[in-house]
Amino acid sequence: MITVEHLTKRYGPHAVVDDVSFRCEPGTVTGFLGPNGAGKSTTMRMICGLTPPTSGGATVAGRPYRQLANPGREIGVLLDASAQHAGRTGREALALAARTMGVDRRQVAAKLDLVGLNAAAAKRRVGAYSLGMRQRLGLALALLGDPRVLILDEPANGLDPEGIFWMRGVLRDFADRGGTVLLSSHLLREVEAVADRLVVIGAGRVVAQGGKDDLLAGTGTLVRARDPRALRLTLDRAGLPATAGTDGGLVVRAEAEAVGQAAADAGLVLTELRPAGSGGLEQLFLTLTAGTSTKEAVK
Ligand SMILES: Nc1ncnc2c1ncn2[C@@H]1O[C@H](COP(=O)(O)OP(=O)(O)OP(=O)(O)O)[C@@H](O)[C@H]1O
Repeated sequence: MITVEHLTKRYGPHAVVDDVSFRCEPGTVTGFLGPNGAGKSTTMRMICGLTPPTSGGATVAGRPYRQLANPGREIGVLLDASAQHAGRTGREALALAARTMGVDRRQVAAKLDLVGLNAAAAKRRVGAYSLGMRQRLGLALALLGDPRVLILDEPANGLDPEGIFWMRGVLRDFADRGGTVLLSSHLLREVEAVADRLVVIGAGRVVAQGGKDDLLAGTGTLVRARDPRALRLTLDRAGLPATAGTDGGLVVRAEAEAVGQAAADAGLVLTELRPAGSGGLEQLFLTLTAGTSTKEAVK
């Protein structure tokens, strides 16, 4: 179980994480989504005690991370696959972590095997690893203490398609055995395939959270008209702001009836009117985070 309550982080006057609250339950994979700079990594770092919050707090298995006596036994963390000591071999990195955590040394070979790093790879220095190999090693380290909770920041980054498919199986299996997973990723199809719940943030604030199926079912209405400009004007005037859909239509956060009525009142001919949820997670993401994308250059 992960509990995040009113977590806030300010750098100067700027709140990069702003009053964020959510829970991740045992037996579930929670997808943590947001545009670049939305505050996902900062939130995860605060949960793991690496960045002190300005206010609010987080617990893992009922306690703040820093109060866990042997954190690696409770929570497996993969925040930056490249943070490993480049001069150690993969096996050495795991052996050292096993000693620190008091884990049986035989687990080193077991976890190397689990993440698909063969004997030759395990003997190579981490500095010579590809990003995908580092991710596999990072996951082996996260799983080494057989924790009940996993926090993973972009774990599929750098993995090949087979690796992404494999990672999905590992995470699903972990959750199905009662584990709790918090997973950030920009690979929306992957998140859609593996997550049970979603937390979406934009500009540091939660813009939506809940069951994946519920969120996908309630993403508003996709509408298309013979005269798209007139449709947008009409929707604006009716107080139904629309965002551009991926397929050229407009997505409106309102019921189909309200959208249809506004169009009818303006005498517009609609060519499509349907729930936007069928556009999948990508459409949901674009709708929810429209206007919150962070442009680093203007900060
Ligand atoms: N130490 C810091 N000092 C100042 N600003 C910071 C610091 N760490 C992060 N930020 C800012 O906080 C914001 C959120 O960053 P964060 O890395 O949490 O976003 P993210 O959602 O993980 O983005 P991405 O998807 O690009 O990884 C960014 O604007 C970033 O520049």
